[in-house]
Amino acid sequence: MQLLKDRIRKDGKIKEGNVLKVDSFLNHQMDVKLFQEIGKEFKRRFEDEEITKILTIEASGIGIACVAAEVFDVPVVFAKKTQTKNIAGDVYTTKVESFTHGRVYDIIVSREFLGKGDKVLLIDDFLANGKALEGLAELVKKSGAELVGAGVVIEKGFQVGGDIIRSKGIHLESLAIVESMDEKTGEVVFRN
Ligand SMILES: O=P(O)(O)OC[C@H]1O[C@H](OP(=O)(O)OP(=O)(O)O)[C@H](O)[C@@H]1O
Ligand SMILES: O=c1[nH]c(=O)c2nc[nH]c2[nH]1
Repeated sequence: MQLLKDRIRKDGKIKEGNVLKVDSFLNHQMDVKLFQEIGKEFKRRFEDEEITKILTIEASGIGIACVAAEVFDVPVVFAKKTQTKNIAGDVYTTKVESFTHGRVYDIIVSREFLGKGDKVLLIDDFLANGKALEGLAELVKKSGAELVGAGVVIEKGFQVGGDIIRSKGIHLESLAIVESMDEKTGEVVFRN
């Protein structure tokens, strides 16, 4: 998606530890007009699929998933990283190691909002080591719903997540795949 690649080149900052900082438009301050274009692009890429629900994970996936959900005209559910009293008990749960927090979370989704008959599209802002998408796919499996595919805004292609998700046979669409990035020069190279 050229608009997105141009924006990453213009406003992205490369930090140590394989971190691409895009918090001026994607995952802290959010450019909702860009999100709308991203939502339409996901819709175009999953045009032939029947989707009844979008599933994401807090925190950074939520904004983008909400805008995409409006384009798909389906509800969005997010997996929570912290236990809360009001949904304790009837939940699907699995473990996810957070890329930026450096710790493992027991993520949870209420059984009320995911189950047999749902056709689920996973949406997230980043794909790095694949832990978040693997965790979400596991929740879908536990729920008996059907996993239709996964859409991510930025895949860091030099990390293992993309290969892991594709090797599981999951239909993965990444709107920008970063092949390499250089902390010293600030250069970002995209796949294709
Ligand atoms: O492919 P992975 O290695 O799982 O990396 C991708 C995940 O990392 C980030 O979440 P993180 O928990 O780091 O931060 P957040 O709370 O801001 O979403 C991002 O939002 C993705 O969910
Ligand atoms: O802002 C972010 N930049 C990244 O490089 C990244 N990888 C996973 N999650 C991420 N979030």
